[in-house]
Amino acid sequence: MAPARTSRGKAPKTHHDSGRTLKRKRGEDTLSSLIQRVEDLDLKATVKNFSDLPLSEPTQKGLAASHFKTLTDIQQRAIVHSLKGRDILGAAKTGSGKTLAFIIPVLENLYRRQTTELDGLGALILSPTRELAIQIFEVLRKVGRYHAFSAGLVIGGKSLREEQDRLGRMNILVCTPGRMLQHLDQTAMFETHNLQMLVFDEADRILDMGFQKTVDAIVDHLPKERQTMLFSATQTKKVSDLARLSLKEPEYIAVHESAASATPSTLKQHYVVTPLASKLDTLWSFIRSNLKSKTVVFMASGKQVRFVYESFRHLQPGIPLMHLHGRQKQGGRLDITTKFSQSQHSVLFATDVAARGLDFPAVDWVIQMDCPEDADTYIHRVGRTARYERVGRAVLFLDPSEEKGMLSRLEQKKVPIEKINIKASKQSSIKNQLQNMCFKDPELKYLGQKAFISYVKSCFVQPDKTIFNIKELKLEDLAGSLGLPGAPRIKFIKGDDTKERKNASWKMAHLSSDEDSGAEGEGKKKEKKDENQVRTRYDRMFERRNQDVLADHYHKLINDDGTVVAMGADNGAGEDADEDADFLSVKRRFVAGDENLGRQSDSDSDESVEDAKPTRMVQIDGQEPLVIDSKRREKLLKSKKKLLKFKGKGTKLVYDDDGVAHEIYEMEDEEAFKARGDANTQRQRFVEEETERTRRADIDDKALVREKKREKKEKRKARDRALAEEEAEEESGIQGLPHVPFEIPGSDSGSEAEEPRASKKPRVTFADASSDEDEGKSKKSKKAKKAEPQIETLADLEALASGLLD
Ligand SMILES: Nc1ncnc2c1ncn2[C@@H]1O[C@H](COP(=O)(O)OP(=O)(O)OP(=O)(O)O)[C@@H](O)[C@H]1O
Repeated sequence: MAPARTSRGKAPKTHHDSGRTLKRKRGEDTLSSLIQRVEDLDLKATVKNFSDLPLSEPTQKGLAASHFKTLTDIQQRAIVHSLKGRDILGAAKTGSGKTLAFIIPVLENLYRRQTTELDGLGALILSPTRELAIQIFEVLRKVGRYHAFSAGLVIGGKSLREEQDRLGRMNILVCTPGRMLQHLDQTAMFETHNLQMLVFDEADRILDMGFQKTVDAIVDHLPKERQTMLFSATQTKKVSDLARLSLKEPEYIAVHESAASATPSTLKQHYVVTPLASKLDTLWSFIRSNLKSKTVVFMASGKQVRFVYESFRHLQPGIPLMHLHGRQKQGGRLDITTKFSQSQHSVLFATDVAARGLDFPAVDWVIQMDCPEDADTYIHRVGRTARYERVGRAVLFLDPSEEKGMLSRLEQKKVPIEKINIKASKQSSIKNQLQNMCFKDPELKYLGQKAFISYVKSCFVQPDKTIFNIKELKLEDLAGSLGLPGAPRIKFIKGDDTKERKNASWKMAHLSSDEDSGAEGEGKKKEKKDENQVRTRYDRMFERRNQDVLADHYHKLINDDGTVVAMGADNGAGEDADEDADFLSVKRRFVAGDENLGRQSDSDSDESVEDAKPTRMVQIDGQEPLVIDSKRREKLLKSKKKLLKFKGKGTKLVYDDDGVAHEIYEMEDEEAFKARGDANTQRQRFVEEETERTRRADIDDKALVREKKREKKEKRKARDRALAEEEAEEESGIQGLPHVPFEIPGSDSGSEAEEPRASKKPRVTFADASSDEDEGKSKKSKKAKKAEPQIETLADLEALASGLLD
């Protein structure tokens, strides 16, 4: 029954209402005491348990429900500073709990500022890879499940529009830099003026060359007054980097700087010297003798990952194989990371997309089949094992030419590594099997060629030439070990023999006209020089350049990464195109009345004159005459729709004040044009002026939209405040009680939490369906739990991210 109205038209105070006021008052007291406790926090204090930190109740509950009790070293050192709002540069070994070291302060600082959905973005967490962003988001969901913030994951892979609609109402975003910048540039409703915290996970990677421009542009969009935190296992200290981010007197927390090693003490690290040509054999032998392990194998490129995965799958080692690289679709990548995380015994072949931050549980071995580009990458790769006090082992494969350079780099970075040898009895060769497979399966051979090229390319572009010396690598042997009949030719390797090689193909063409021109690089040349060598039909097959069956795959590979890689077979593709040109001979049309053409046809080929059918021409609206020389063209005349194609487009005219029609662009007087200066300068000036005009218009548009949005928000807030004040006035006669814009979960007194938010939509918190600890505590949380979907795929996760608001 609705309560009766008082003479002032307001509902009388009920017992229930005063309960709510009391609850709100308690909430305020708790908040101010929390703020006070943070202020009083001693920066030098060593806090052991989370329960001893001045953290809000929702965070404490989230931590307890996720079974986090004691702080790790980096958490002890970083959290106290960051709670007090200081900028942080945090470096700690892999697997030492850096994620929580920034997630807790993010939640707490927004909580103490009473951030609500209406405040928009409060914290931005940047991650270099999508996988890592997803993982961070998962931790945020787990620990923040009792908070009332809205949080989202922005990593691309779905339509910008869909994301745009929800972005404006997110308090915390976990994102990859590229996608974030796209939104900052293009989403007018997305405001950042309230941003309080900016976090970089794997900071050194985000700040390096690859992301530099994107990060600078993102930072330009953000308010200067904010808290910035950088975390990584290998941290940048470059003053220039810190200046770019406008860090203010950051607290540098390097947990492992004083330690004897930069890697976890529970990690055993070894290296084996194995020539390039034996790497695959060594890897195969390793996998065969560790069937009851969980292993990550790092390679230099996605193409190698694909080749090794496909070929090893054919060979059936007796353990599940998976592969992960940047070219896979987002959904597929997430499936693989989930599958690998859940598996007990398996091997994951991966590129460096998996090197940083990923927290796969219980990995026994990390194998680096290809030498990492530097010691930092080495540290991140091996960090996928021996995480959070667990043991783990790592093996690095080095070519003899890489040994000296790499070992000295590792020593400089305090990485303890020991040499081991492979037992001869355990080593087996798969070279013949690979050769057979490549022979039978041209697609695999093609993948092998691509893998070869991408590997050599990756060595070629490495800046550290003390480790990567391409001239020292035995490329012919490497090709053989992949099952290839010869080393694909790589144009970018410019050596002394470039001229010779160029001439060689010419010479060969003159020497042997019977052979096809499918020599696959050096290997072929050698063979051809050796006239006496017996050559089998297989040899010939491998030498053939134009294997049709490859064409399909070739196109897939080209589309796959958008680049055409120089190699023998590529030349073949080029030749295919030429051959195609012969197939597609153009039938010349003999048009009645076109004497020139007729004469030409006469002289060129008699056949074409004989073959010519009677033709006629149709003129359509001043267009080129349409030649009707076949039944199909005859038919075309009957279809107005089809004829439209030949009609051309209409011309737009503008009328001046005197009613005279003009074309939109009319040629001006040449003299006047010249008088204004050089054409190039004029063009440049025009482009600059237009760019500037568009830029200004864009800024104005965005500012206008933002202003409108802000006004709307302010109105909503004011309405809210008035409502709260009215309520308070009714209840206690005290005017102007401060509005508490968030739920304080766990504040006792009764089952019904206050609903202070302006939004009509119910706020869904981070509540986690998997948590059963609090079952039965409150009806509300039960409802939230019921509504929560099962998280299995990225789509589920993203649906949930949007669900936080809907
Ligand atoms: N206080 C803690 N108590 C127990 N486990 C923890 C604690 N903090 C973190 N962990 C666990 O330790 C593991 C590693 O944590 P996290 O992924 O944050 O490491 P990291 O330092 O970020 O590693 P990387 O440098 O590889 O990114 C995770 O499984 C996490 O759940």
